[in-house]
Amino acid sequence: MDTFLDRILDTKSEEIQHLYQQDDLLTKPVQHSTKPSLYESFKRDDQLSIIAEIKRASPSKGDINIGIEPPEQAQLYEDAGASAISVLTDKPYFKGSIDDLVDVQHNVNVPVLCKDFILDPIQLKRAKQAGASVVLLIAAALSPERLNDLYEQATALGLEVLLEVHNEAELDIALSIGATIIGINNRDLMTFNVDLSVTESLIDRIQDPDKVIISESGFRTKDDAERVAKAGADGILVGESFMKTDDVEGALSQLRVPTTRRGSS
Ligand SMILES: O=C(O)c1ccccc1NCC(=O)[C@H](O)[C@H](O)COP(=O)(O)O
Repeated sequence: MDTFLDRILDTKSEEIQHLYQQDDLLTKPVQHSTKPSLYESFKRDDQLSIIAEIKRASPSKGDINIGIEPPEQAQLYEDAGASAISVLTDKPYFKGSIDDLVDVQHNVNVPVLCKDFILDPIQLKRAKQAGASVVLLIAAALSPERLNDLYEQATALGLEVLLEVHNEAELDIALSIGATIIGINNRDLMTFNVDLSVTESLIDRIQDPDKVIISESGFRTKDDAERVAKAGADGILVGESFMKTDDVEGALSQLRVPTTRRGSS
């Protein structure tokens, strides 16, 4: 039986065909990003770095905050201390758009992540042209060969890659590719179940202290943040709880807990 992720990926394949019909995507030169490196800024931080997400809606929750103005929300995030902004650019399932990313990256100075289901190099080019400095690659959505190929093409375009995993097999692939920024998604993309223990159990397999590890999904409270910081995460990615609050600064600052360097006791 098809999972929801399979449905999303089918829709993406159709979208990719349309992208190949856009002349400007194929011919326009890519822009040089002026944003700082996500890897460097997360490594320097001794508190949990936060990627704050623009997320209007989602497959698991339906509408979350439909009326949001992405550039204003991103500015609020940056002012509150977010170290990077994630923009969901998928339209059918998350009600986002690539124009949201264009607007956001004009308004902030921190790295901007293009959060989409990237299956093809043309999506990397579109993200770069829109002004993204980081792209998401999801191990569950790609064969290991395709993942490696897209990883290399993204890097060649000057994009940083957040390589997302959810289980040991995917993590081993990410490590064999040499990914430097690894996202551990606490949300199972097949069932939508969210469990922070996914981060706690996978992080022990990452021995290299030079990796940046980002725990994704399901963060609401200071206790949640402390749990993954204690496990050794460098950062967290937060969407829904920031999109629903009237107090972005309070919600964000309570999650900026001290990190625990991996390898120290
Ligand atoms: O959020 C979903 O329902 C979802 C469903 C299928 C694929 C991906 C999905 N979310 C993408 C994300 O990874 C989250 O937007 C991100 O980690 C933030 O999560 P949260 O703080 O729980 O909104």
